Amino acid sequence: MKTPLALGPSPAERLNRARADLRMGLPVVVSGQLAVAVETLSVERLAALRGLGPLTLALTAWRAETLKARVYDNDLARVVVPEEADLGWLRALADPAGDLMTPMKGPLSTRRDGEATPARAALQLAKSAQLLPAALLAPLPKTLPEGLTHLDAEEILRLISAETAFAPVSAARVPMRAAEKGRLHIFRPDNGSEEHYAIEIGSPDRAAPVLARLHSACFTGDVLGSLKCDCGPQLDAALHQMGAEGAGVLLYLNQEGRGIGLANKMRAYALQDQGFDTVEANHRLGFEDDERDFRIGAAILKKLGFSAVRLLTNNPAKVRMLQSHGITVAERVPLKVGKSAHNAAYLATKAAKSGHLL
Ligand SMILES: Nc1nc2c(ncn2[C@@H]2O[C@H](COP(=O)(O)OP(=O)(O)OP(=O)(O)O)[C@@H](O)[C@H]2O)c(=O)[nH]1
Ligand SMILES: [Zn+2]
Repeated sequence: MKTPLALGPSPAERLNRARADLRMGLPVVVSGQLAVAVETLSVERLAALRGLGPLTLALTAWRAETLKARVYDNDLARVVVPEEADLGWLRALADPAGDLMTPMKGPLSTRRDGEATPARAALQLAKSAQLLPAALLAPLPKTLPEGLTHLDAEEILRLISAETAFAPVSAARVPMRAAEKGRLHIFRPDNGSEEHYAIEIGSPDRAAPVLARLHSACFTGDVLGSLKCDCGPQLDAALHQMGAEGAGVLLYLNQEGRGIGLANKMRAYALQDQGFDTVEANHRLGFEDDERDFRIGAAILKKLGFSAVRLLTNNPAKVRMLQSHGITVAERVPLKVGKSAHNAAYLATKAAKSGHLL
């Protein structure tokens, strides 16, 4: 018997809707609680949530550490929201921009009773929507408004950590200054998240290790020519080297700001202007220093028919990740270009804290 066509949204489709809901400031139902992202919460919605009962603010352990809030749930803290707390109070806890101006936000009391899983799922959802990792949780009203997205907390965690499958969408010839024989391929994920690109140069032999680069999007470096990082010159040099050798593949992965998105990266830059380094800035925002999903590169290389690479990188984590996901790294080819007075400290921090090879 044939299974009837499922017209309703699958869990993965509901997860993707939930991301859009949070970005609009709409609550989602997570395992019997309402969850909203603090970043997009309005005064009106907060007032409506207040009437429902006690509110809990979920923050990551990194953010909690800066705020000196006790962490009882390993990777996160559930802060009790006082009766009199307004939107300004919530925002100040979510966003480190004003930490140095107004350092005392506490004392904060955190919960150790009850279940942390819905809070953890709400935080992962906010991160995957590229919002600040801060979520407000409230009890469900007696009558739920129609149209809210419902998800199970365990399901959110499972889906977000699951490996994404990609399908080729379209491809065409794009001659470039660096390499005339270029072809751009677009890959679309099966779960409604970001598309990623592959630039194939020449006709690389699938049976031999291909000269390859996994480049993470950097609007400031790639497009604006920002001197704060080395991304623009790395992109250019990689394409030129592939052009000169006559073959190669560059994956352009839309994981801006090491996966935190451009808005959060600019928050991190603002913190760097206050004196924090690139890793500290991510932590103060509540993120890991690197939030990229390194499995994506391996999946797309395989789709293109490659199983072995000569990888242009200074980042040993990229080499390890490809190896552990079925791609042989026959050689690591260093890519040292674009050092400037503006990015010397940034590159030194990556070497000291993230294991990059100078
Ligand atoms: N969060 C954050 N992201 C940054 C900052 N500076 C650059 N980035 C991002 O860092 C990423 C750099 O990517 P890549 O150059 O591919 O990777 P890498 O880990 O430096 O490794 P290799 O360049 O291969 O040696 C891009 O997504 C940039 O947008 C920063 O200060 N904070
Ligand atoms: Zn950059």
